[in-house]
Amino acid sequence: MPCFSAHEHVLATKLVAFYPTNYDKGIPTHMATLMVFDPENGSLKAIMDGEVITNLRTAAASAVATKYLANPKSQVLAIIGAGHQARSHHQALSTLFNFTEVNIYSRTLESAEKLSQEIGSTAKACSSVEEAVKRADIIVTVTFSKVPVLFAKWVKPGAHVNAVGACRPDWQEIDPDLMRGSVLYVDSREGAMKESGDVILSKAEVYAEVGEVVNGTKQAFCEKTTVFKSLGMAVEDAVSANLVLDKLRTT
Ligand SMILES: NC(=O)C1=CN([C@@H]2O[C@H](COP(=O)(O)OP(=O)(O)OC[C@H]3O[C@@H](n4cnc5c(N)ncnc54)[C@H](OP(=O)(O)O)[C@@H]3O)[C@@H](O)[C@H]2O)C=CC1
Ligand SMILES: O=C([O-])C1=[NH+]CCC1
Repeated sequence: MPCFSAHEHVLATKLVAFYPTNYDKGIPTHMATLMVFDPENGSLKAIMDGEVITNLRTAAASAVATKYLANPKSQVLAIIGAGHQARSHHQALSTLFNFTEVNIYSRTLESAEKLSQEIGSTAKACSSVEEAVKRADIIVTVTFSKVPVLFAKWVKPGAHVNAVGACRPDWQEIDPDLMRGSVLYVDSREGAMKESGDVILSKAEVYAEVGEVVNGTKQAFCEKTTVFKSLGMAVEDAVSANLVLDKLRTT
């Protein structure tokens, strides 16, 4: 994932690959390395762990979407999936909302219980997606499922969904009825139309990129049911890498 941003004065690229079988070996399913170059002369400035940055910047992008698109009084969070992104999303969203309830569902109850214990007394491991999401104001789907796991009939009207998994054109995490019945936001329209099975297969109409909401050219319909379909963008990695280098310089 290469990126040059003249505005941020950064040139970087991330090599990222998905190894689903790593899961059973207890090592990350996403292997990523970030390389940062001097934009003036192309010389290598740094090689960084891309996994930590991927976890944090993906959750940060969802947090920005959630800040604009969720009910500001949201109290109940549901997380579907209990891996790396589940943890970083809980961390990022907790900086914006005081959750009184965090409901977690995962493929195995064991993973959901482990995350629930890490979070503490507000968290609960659930035995179905329906149980986890039915009271939720904000829902995060962070699984590697290839078929829908979250269905419209379980989602409270007005809830906000961050749909983070299913990053291939033939994979889905979200029920097509929910995709079509919500106001749909994406990180990149171009990326969503090429890479998101949730968007392509449901034929749901993209209303806006989150950036268009942030810059005020498109509306944030936070009283309606909203879906933010995230695929990840190279600029998120490049800007994050720059933040890491800035921090290094000043410490
Ligand atoms: N949009 C973006 O920018 C990015 C998206 N991603 C995507 O986010 C997703 C999560 O990534 P990450 O957290 O690193 O992955 P992990 O491998 O760390 O965790 C995945 C979790 O999903 C759970 N899971 C798998 N299938 C199901 C299912 N059918 N129902 C419920 N839970 C399920 C697993 O369950 P269990 O532990 O119970 O077995 C596991 O806890 C992936 O699809 C990944 O490609 C990743 C990086 C960036
Ligand atoms: O942006 C990213 O790094 C990824 N998106 C989907 C899997 C990894």
